[in-house]
Amino acid sequence: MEQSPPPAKSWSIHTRSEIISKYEIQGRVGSGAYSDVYKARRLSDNLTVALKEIHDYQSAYREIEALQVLQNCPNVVVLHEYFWREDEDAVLVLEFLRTDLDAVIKEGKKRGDGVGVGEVKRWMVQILCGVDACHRNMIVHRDLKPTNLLISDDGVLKLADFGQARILMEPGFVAPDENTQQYEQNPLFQEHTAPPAEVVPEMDSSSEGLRNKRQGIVSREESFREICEYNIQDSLDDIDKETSIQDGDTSCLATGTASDIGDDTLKSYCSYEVEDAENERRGALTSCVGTRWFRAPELLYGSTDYGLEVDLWSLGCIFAELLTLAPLFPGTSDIDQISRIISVLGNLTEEVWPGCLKLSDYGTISFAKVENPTGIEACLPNCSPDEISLVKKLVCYDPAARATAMELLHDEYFSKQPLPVPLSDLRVPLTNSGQDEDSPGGWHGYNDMESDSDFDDFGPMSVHTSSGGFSLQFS
Ligand SMILES: Nc1ncnc2c1ncn2[C@@H]1O[C@H](COP(=O)(O)OP(=O)(O)OP(=O)(O)O)[C@@H](O)[C@H]1O
Repeated sequence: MEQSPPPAKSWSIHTRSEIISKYEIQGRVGSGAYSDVYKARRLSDNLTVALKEIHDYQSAYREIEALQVLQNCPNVVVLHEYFWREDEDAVLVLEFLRTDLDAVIKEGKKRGDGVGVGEVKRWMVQILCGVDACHRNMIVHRDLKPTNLLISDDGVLKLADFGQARILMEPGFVAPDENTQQYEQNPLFQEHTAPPAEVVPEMDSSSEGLRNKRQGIVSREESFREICEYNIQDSLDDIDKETSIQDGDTSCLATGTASDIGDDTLKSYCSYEVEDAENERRGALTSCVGTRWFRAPELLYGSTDYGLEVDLWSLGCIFAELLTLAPLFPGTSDIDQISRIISVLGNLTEEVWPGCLKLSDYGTISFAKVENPTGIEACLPNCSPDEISLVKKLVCYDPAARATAMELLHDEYFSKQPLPVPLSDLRVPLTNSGQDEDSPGGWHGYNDMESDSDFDDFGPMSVHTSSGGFSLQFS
């Protein structure tokens, strides 16, 4: 029997009556791999909001799920409501945040005087509070980077873009941590633990797709329960394969089998949803997440049973960038990414990371021995021993050895002079890191330097075939 074509998707927020009856859309402010983001005015009270139109089911599902759990965290972007209709893109109504940490770094560089130590500490404390909230709820963000750390006009930094987030346990689970109370009472952190007025959730979403075409206002709890109960299998069938990421931004290491060698061997790409869907069915995770420069070694080596620690590696890269105003590991391909890490930390061996031999791509790629790794110190010139020590606690091979966000919040670095400055002393850039309506998609420096192949611009290599697959040797 001939199959009827799938229903056409709207792709345009401007045609959605349920949205334009409540919001005046003022223009596009950004776009990402899966989304377009618009600035809008809520007609009922003139509040400026961001409308994030997400073109990918799974990404929307994850973002809504994670943001609902984290709704009361002052360092996570506020989700006011969302619109979910079958065969339409999801639209999230988020608090509008004009700038981000990438702009802070760029502006510090442009001014020439960098970012002051007290400012660096205040930004870091806010990031750590946001990440700690995620991790206490067993949410792994999986795409932490400066452009996903948005900043309000009054200097409050908020984690955003939860499209790749996963909840690793039951939602609502809060890790018992006796330190929590202590940290919430610590005057050092109090400035940003008081929820801003806007945090009051207003979850009047019309979530039609999730409620079988019934329309109406649903409570937070109800909508969350429904979104959790929605059959993931059905959802995966709905995924629009057209939107699979195939750019270098999320490209993964080629996991080799001998048959790959013939045609497209060295053209590494990853159909994110397909791999992810498969992994989800098996209860495993995909290694194809995050932006390469911030991606943890376990992901680069193809792990599918990683944990919250992948965010901690990203944090270390972000902190290093905040301190030096330059990316720590700006890899041009996944192989180049690993190569840069190895040149700093040395080769990946059982000695530095017991269990690394089990990583699925460990035997696939081998590197010549690096006799004299430079060490993190070399990447952090002009940084204090405390700053170097902080980065080292995060940027280390063994995920189990990385310090948690909570541990870092108690690091003496933050209680030493100069103390974190108050929010009002932070220099908040007037713009975001470059994107506007006229240059959609153009402000992610990270996306610009990607290549189709993981092996472009890379030195000599040799391919060895065996019955089990192939391995690549780089020199
Ligand atoms: N709440 C917000 N307020 C203002 N601008 C926002 C907001 N959320 C997102 N943006 C803008 O839209 C851009 C794209 O948003 P976002 O990163 O969330 O989308 P994405 O499709 O998940 O992106 P990526 O490709 O980085 O994963 C951001 O870089 C930012 O410029």
